Amino acid sequence: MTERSDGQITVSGLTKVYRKVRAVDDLSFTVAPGRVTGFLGPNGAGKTTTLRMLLNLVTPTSGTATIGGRHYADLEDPIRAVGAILEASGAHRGRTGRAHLKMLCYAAGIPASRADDVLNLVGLTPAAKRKFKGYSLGMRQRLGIGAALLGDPQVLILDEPANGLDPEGIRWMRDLLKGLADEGRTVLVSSHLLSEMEILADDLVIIAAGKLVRQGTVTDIIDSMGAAQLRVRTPKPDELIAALDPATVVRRNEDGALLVSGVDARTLGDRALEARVPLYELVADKPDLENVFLQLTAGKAAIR
Ligand SMILES: Nc1ncnc2c1ncn2[C@@H]1O[C@H](COP(=O)(O)OP(=O)(O)OP(=O)(O)O)[C@@H](O)[C@H]1O
Repeated sequence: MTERSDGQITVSGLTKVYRKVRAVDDLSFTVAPGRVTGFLGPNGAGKTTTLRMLLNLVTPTSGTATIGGRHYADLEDPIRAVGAILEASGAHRGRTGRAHLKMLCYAAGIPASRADDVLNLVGLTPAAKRKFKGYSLGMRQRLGIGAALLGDPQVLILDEPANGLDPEGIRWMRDLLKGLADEGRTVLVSSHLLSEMEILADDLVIIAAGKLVRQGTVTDIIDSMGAAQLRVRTPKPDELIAALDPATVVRRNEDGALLVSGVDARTLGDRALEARVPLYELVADKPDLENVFLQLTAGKAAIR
Protein backbone atom coordinates (compact mmCIF):
# COMPACT_ATOMS: atom_id res chain seq x y z
CA MET A 1 0.00 0.00 0.00
CA THR A 2 1.41 3.39 -0.92
CA GLU A 3 0.29 5.01 2.35
CA ARG A 4 2.46 2.57 4.28
CA SER A 5 5.60 3.31 2.39
CA ASP A 6 5.14 7.05 2.64
CA GLY A 7 3.27 8.48 5.56
CA GLN A 8 4.46 12.03 5.15
CA ILE A 9 1.91 14.71 5.94
CA THR A 10 2.17 17.78 3.75
CA VAL A 11 0.24 20.96 4.45
CA SER A 12 0.60 23.57 1.75
CA GLY A 13 -0.84 27.08 1.70
CA LEU A 14 -3.70 25.80 3.82
CA THR A 15 -6.30 28.45 4.64
CA LYS A 16 -9.68 28.33 6.33
CA VAL A 17 -11.74 31.48 6.58
CA TYR A 18 -14.86 31.47 8.73
CA ARG A 19 -17.17 34.43 8.50
CA LYS A 20 -15.20 36.57 10.90
CA VAL A 21 -11.89 34.85 11.38
CA ARG A 22 -9.00 33.42 9.34
CA ALA A 23 -8.77 30.32 11.51
CA VAL A 24 -5.87 28.97 9.40
CA ASP A 25 -3.90 31.40 7.26
CA ASP A 26 -1.63 30.22 4.42
CA LEU A 27 -0.13 27.48 6.58
CA SER A 28 2.58 25.18 5.20
CA PHE A 29 4.55 22.46 6.99
CA THR A 30 5.53 18.80 6.68
CA VAL A 31 5.43 15.95 9.17
CA ALA A 32 7.90 13.10 8.69
CA PRO A 33 7.33 9.38 9.26
CA GLY A 34 9.28 7.68 12.03
CA ARG A 35 9.06 10.69 14.32
CA VAL A 36 6.71 12.21 16.86
CA THR A 37 5.77 15.72 15.82
CA GLY A 38 4.23 18.08 18.36
CA PHE A 39 1.67 20.54 17.03
CA LEU A 40 1.61 23.54 19.31
CA GLY A 41 -0.13 26.87 19.45
CA PRO A 42 -2.01 29.09 21.89
CA ASN A 43 -5.77 28.64 22.30
CA GLY A 44 -7.56 29.48 19.08
CA ALA A 45 -4.36 29.24 16.97
CA GLY A 46 -6.06 26.94 14.46
CA LYS A 47 -4.70 23.53 15.45
CA THR A 48 -8.00 21.67 15.56
CA THR A 49 -9.16 23.30 12.33
CA THR A 50 -5.93 22.20 10.62
CA LEU A 51 -6.29 18.62 11.88
CA ARG A 52 -9.92 18.55 10.80
CA MET A 53 -8.93 19.69 7.30
CA LEU A 54 -6.32 16.91 7.16
CA LEU A 55 -9.08 14.43 7.96
CA ASN A 56 -11.52 15.90 5.47
CA LEU A 57 -13.91 16.99 8.22
CA VAL A 58 -13.60 20.66 7.27
CA THR A 59 -13.21 21.91 3.69
CA PRO A 60 -10.27 24.28 3.19
CA THR A 61 -10.96 27.73 1.75
CA SER A 62 -7.69 27.23 -0.19
CA GLY A 63 -4.51 25.19 -0.08
CA THR A 64 -4.03 21.47 0.43
CA ALA A 65 -3.43 18.95 3.18
CA THR A 66 -2.25 15.49 2.12
CA ILE A 67 -1.21 12.24 3.75
CA GLY A 68 1.30 10.17 1.80
CA GLY A 69 0.65 12.52 -1.14
CA ARG A 70 -3.12 12.01 -1.16
CA HIS A 71 -6.09 13.84 0.18
CA TYR A 72 -7.77 11.93 2.99
CA ALA A 73 -10.89 11.50 0.86
CA ASP A 74 -8.81 9.77 -1.84
CA LEU A 75 -7.19 7.19 0.46
CA GLU A 76 -8.14 3.69 -0.62
CA ASP A 77 -8.40 2.31 2.88
CA PRO A 78 -8.50 5.27 5.28
CA ILE A 79 -8.92 3.31 8.52
CA ARG A 80 -5.76 1.34 7.81
CA ALA A 81 -3.90 4.44 6.62
CA VAL A 82 -4.80 6.99 9.29
CA GLY A 83 -5.93 6.74 12.91
CA ALA A 84 -7.19 9.85 14.63
CA ILE A 85 -8.65 11.12 17.83
CA LEU A 86 -10.02 14.62 17.82
CA GLU A 87 -11.66 14.72 21.23
CA ALA A 88 -12.34 12.37 24.14
CA SER A 89 -13.94 9.55 22.28
CA GLY A 90 -17.65 9.09 22.18
CA ALA A 91 -19.33 5.71 22.45
CA HIS A 92 -22.79 4.44 23.25
CA ARG A 93 -23.12 4.93 27.02
CA GLY A 94 -24.59 1.50 27.63
CA ARG A 95 -22.04 -0.37 25.49
CA THR A 96 -18.90 -1.92 26.94
CA GLY A 97 -15.49 -0.77 25.73
CA ARG A 98 -14.99 -4.16 24.11
CA ALA A 99 -18.36 -4.08 22.34
CA HIS A 100 -17.62 -0.56 21.10
CA LEU A 101 -14.31 -1.60 19.53
CA LYS A 102 -15.84 -4.79 18.06
CA MET A 103 -18.54 -2.72 16.44
CA LEU A 104 -15.89 -0.43 14.91
CA CYS A 105 -13.99 -3.52 13.67
CA TYR A 106 -17.16 -4.82 12.08
CA ALA A 107 -17.92 -1.50 10.42
CA ALA A 108 -14.37 -1.30 9.04
CA GLY A 109 -14.04 -4.94 7.97
CA ILE A 110 -11.32 -5.63 10.53
CA PRO A 111 -11.25 -9.05 12.33
CA ALA A 112 -13.08 -8.74 15.69
CA SER A 113 -10.10 -10.27 17.51
CA ARG A 114 -8.27 -7.02 16.90
CA ALA A 115 -10.52 -5.37 19.54
CA ASP A 116 -8.97 -7.48 22.31
CA ASP A 117 -5.43 -6.85 21.04
CA VAL A 118 -6.05 -3.12 21.10
CA LEU A 119 -7.71 -3.19 24.55
CA ASN A 120 -4.56 -4.84 25.80
CA LEU A 121 -2.36 -2.30 24.02
CA VAL A 122 -4.14 0.63 25.68
CA GLY A 123 -4.30 -1.02 29.11
CA LEU A 124 -8.08 -1.38 29.18
CA THR A 125 -8.35 -5.18 29.41
CA PRO A 126 -9.50 -5.07 33.06
CA ALA A 127 -12.29 -2.63 32.11
CA ALA A 128 -13.17 -4.27 28.78
CA LYS A 129 -16.51 -5.57 29.99
CA ARG A 130 -17.57 -2.43 31.81
CA LYS A 131 -19.98 0.01 30.27
CA PHE A 132 -18.69 3.19 28.68
CA LYS A 133 -20.83 5.39 30.93
CA GLY A 134 -18.78 4.23 33.90
CA TYR A 135 -15.43 5.05 32.24
CA SER A 136 -13.35 7.89 33.65
CA LEU A 137 -12.07 10.62 31.31
CA GLY A 138 -8.68 8.89 31.18
CA MET A 139 -10.30 5.55 30.30
CA ARG A 140 -12.35 7.22 27.55
CA GLN A 141 -9.15 8.74 26.22
CA ARG A 142 -7.50 5.31 26.17
CA LEU A 143 -10.51 3.84 24.40
CA GLY A 144 -10.28 6.64 21.80
CA ILE A 145 -6.60 5.86 21.24
CA GLY A 146 -7.53 2.18 20.95
CA ALA A 147 -10.14 2.98 18.32
CA ALA A 148 -7.54 5.01 16.38
CA LEU A 149 -5.18 2.03 16.44
CA LEU A 150 -7.69 -0.60 15.27
CA GLY A 151 -6.64 -0.39 11.63
CA ASP A 152 -2.92 -0.55 12.57
CA PRO A 153 -2.49 2.74 10.69
CA GLN A 154 0.71 4.21 9.27
CA VAL A 155 -0.28 7.71 10.37
CA LEU A 156 -1.68 8.83 13.73
CA ILE A 157 -3.26 12.23 14.25
CA LEU A 158 -4.09 12.99 17.86
CA ASP A 159 -5.64 16.18 19.20
CA GLU A 160 -4.84 16.64 22.90
CA PRO A 161 -4.54 12.89 23.59
CA ALA A 162 -3.18 13.48 27.09
CA ASN A 163 -6.40 15.20 28.17
CA GLY A 164 -7.67 13.63 31.36
CA LEU A 165 -4.74 11.26 31.79
CA ASP A 166 -3.02 11.04 35.16
CA PRO A 167 0.80 11.21 35.38
CA GLU A 168 1.13 7.45 34.92
CA GLY A 169 -1.27 7.61 31.96
CA ILE A 170 0.78 10.41 30.41
CA ARG A 171 3.94 8.37 30.74
CA TRP A 172 2.18 5.34 29.26
CA MET A 173 1.07 7.41 26.30
CA ARG A 174 4.54 8.84 25.80
CA ASP A 175 5.97 5.30 25.57
CA LEU A 176 3.17 4.18 23.26
CA LEU A 177 3.58 7.10 20.84
CA LYS A 178 7.37 6.90 20.83
CA GLY A 179 7.08 3.15 20.16
CA LEU A 180 4.70 3.74 17.26
CA ALA A 181 7.07 6.31 15.76
CA ASP A 182 10.01 3.92 16.20
CA GLU A 183 8.09 1.43 14.07
CA GLY A 184 8.21 4.01 11.27
CA ARG A 185 4.78 5.54 11.74
CA THR A 186 3.97 9.21 11.44
CA VAL A 187 2.70 10.61 14.74
CA LEU A 188 1.25 14.12 14.81
CA VAL A 189 0.07 15.18 18.24
CA SER A 190 -1.30 18.47 19.52
CA SER A 191 -0.98 19.34 23.17
CA HIS A 192 -0.85 22.19 25.63
CA LEU A 193 1.49 20.27 27.92
CA LEU A 194 4.76 21.87 26.88
CA SER A 195 7.01 20.10 29.37
CA GLU A 196 5.55 16.79 28.18
CA MET A 197 6.07 17.79 24.53
CA GLU A 198 9.68 18.62 25.24
CA ILE A 199 10.20 15.00 26.31
CA LEU A 200 7.85 13.32 23.83
CA ALA A 201 8.35 15.09 20.52
CA ASP A 202 11.22 14.86 18.06
CA ASP A 203 9.94 17.70 15.88
CA LEU A 204 7.64 20.66 16.47
CA VAL A 205 5.28 22.71 14.37
CA ILE A 206 4.33 25.88 16.24
CA ILE A 207 1.49 28.06 14.98
CA ALA A 208 -0.17 31.22 16.26
CA ALA A 209 -3.14 33.12 14.85
CA GLY A 210 -3.43 30.56 12.03
CA LYS A 211 0.14 31.07 10.76
CA LEU A 212 3.33 29.07 11.04
CA VAL A 213 5.65 30.46 13.70
CA ARG A 214 8.39 27.82 13.64
CA GLN A 215 9.05 24.27 12.42
CA GLY A 216 12.06 22.15 13.36
CA THR A 217 13.47 19.69 15.82
CA VAL A 218 12.77 20.36 19.49
CA THR A 219 16.48 20.89 20.12
CA ASP A 220 16.95 23.30 17.24
CA ILE A 221 13.92 25.35 18.21
CA ILE A 222 15.00 25.66 21.82
CA ASP A 223 18.61 26.43 20.84
CA SER A 224 17.49 28.95 18.22
CA MET A 225 16.17 31.15 20.96
CA GLY A 226 19.77 31.42 22.16
CA ALA A 227 19.20 33.99 24.83
CA ALA A 228 18.77 32.32 28.16
CA GLN A 229 15.92 33.00 30.48
CA LEU A 230 16.77 35.14 33.47
CA ARG A 231 15.82 34.20 36.99
CA VAL A 232 15.38 37.33 39.06
CA ARG A 233 14.60 37.91 42.71
CA THR A 234 13.45 41.30 43.91
CA PRO A 235 11.25 42.59 46.70
CA LYS A 236 9.60 44.92 44.16
CA PRO A 237 8.50 42.66 41.26
CA ASP A 238 5.74 44.97 40.00
CA GLU A 239 8.09 47.95 39.80
CA LEU A 240 10.65 45.85 37.95
CA ILE A 241 8.07 44.61 35.42
CA ALA A 242 6.89 48.20 34.87
CA ALA A 243 10.49 49.25 34.17
CA LEU A 244 10.97 46.60 31.43
CA ASP A 245 10.08 46.78 27.77
CA PRO A 246 6.44 45.63 27.24
CA ALA A 247 7.64 42.88 24.84
CA THR A 248 9.58 41.22 27.67
CA VAL A 249 7.89 38.02 28.86
CA VAL A 250 7.77 37.67 32.63
CA ARG A 251 6.45 34.66 34.51
CA ARG A 252 6.19 34.41 38.27
CA ASN A 253 7.72 31.21 39.54
CA GLU A 254 6.15 29.33 42.44
CA ASP A 255 9.20 30.03 44.59
CA GLY A 256 8.71 33.79 44.25
CA ALA A 257 11.39 34.35 41.58
CA LEU A 258 10.56 36.05 38.27
CA LEU A 259 11.45 34.18 35.05
CA VAL A 260 12.20 36.78 32.45
CA SER A 261 12.89 36.36 28.74
CA GLY A 262 13.36 38.72 25.82
CA VAL A 263 15.94 40.86 27.64
CA ASP A 264 19.60 40.31 28.54
CA ALA A 265 20.96 40.43 32.10
CA ARG A 266 22.85 43.67 31.56
CA THR A 267 19.81 45.59 30.27
CA LEU A 268 17.64 44.21 33.06
CA GLY A 269 20.22 45.23 35.66
CA ASP A 270 20.46 48.75 34.19
CA ARG A 271 16.68 49.17 34.12
CA ALA A 272 16.39 47.97 37.70
CA LEU A 273 19.02 50.49 38.78
CA GLU A 274 17.28 53.35 36.94
CA ALA A 275 13.98 52.39 38.58
CA ARG A 276 15.69 52.00 41.99
CA VAL A 277 14.50 48.39 42.23
CA PRO A 278 16.82 46.21 44.35
CA LEU A 279 17.84 42.83 42.91
CA TYR A 280 18.70 39.95 45.21
CA GLU A 281 19.40 37.48 42.42
CA LEU A 282 19.97 37.67 38.66
CA VAL A 283 20.89 34.36 36.99
CA ALA A 284 20.65 33.04 33.42
CA ASP A 285 18.87 29.66 33.05
CA LYS A 286 18.86 27.49 29.93
CA PRO A 287 15.55 28.12 28.16
CA ASP A 288 12.96 25.36 28.22
CA LEU A 289 10.24 24.73 25.67
CA GLU A 290 7.62 26.59 27.67
CA ASN A 291 9.81 29.65 27.75
CA VAL A 292 10.63 29.45 24.04
CA PHE A 293 6.98 28.90 23.16
CA LEU A 294 5.92 31.98 25.13
CA GLN A 295 8.58 34.07 23.42
CA LEU A 296 7.69 32.79 19.95
CA THR A 297 3.96 33.38 20.37
CA ALA A 298 4.10 36.53 22.51
CA GLY A 299 1.90 39.32 21.21
CA LYS A 300 0.22 37.12 18.58
CA ALA A 301 -3.51 37.37 19.11
CA ALA A 302 -4.64 34.01 20.43
CA ILE A 303 -8.35 34.17 21.12
CA ARG A 304 -9.88 35.62 17.96
N1 LIG B 1 -16.96 26.16 12.90
C1 LIG B 1 -16.42 27.35 13.18
N2 LIG B 1 -17.08 28.50 12.91
C2 LIG B 1 -16.52 29.70 13.17
N3 LIG B 1 -15.29 29.87 13.74
C3 LIG B 1 -14.61 28.77 14.04
C4 LIG B 1 -15.12 27.45 13.78
N4 LIG B 1 -14.18 26.55 14.18
C5 LIG B 1 -13.14 27.27 14.68
N5 LIG B 1 -13.39 28.60 14.59
C6 LIG B 1 -12.47 29.68 15.00
O1 LIG B 1 -11.23 29.45 14.38
C7 LIG B 1 -10.16 29.77 15.27
C8 LIG B 1 -9.25 28.57 15.43
O2 LIG B 1 -9.92 27.57 16.20
P1 LIG B 1 -9.29 26.13 16.51
O3 LIG B 1 -10.29 25.38 17.30
O4 LIG B 1 -8.80 25.52 15.25
O5 LIG B 1 -8.04 26.51 17.42
P2 LIG B 1 -7.11 25.58 18.34
O6 LIG B 1 -5.71 25.98 18.05
O7 LIG B 1 -7.49 24.16 18.17
O8 LIG B 1 -7.53 26.09 19.79
P3 LIG B 1 -7.51 25.38 21.24
O9 LIG B 1 -6.08 25.25 21.63
O10 LIG B 1 -8.23 26.40 22.08
O11 LIG B 1 -8.25 24.09 21.11
C9 LIG B 1 -10.80 30.27 16.56
O12 LIG B 1 -10.87 31.67 16.50
C10 LIG B 1 -12.20 29.67 16.49
O13 LIG B 1 -13.11 30.48 17.19
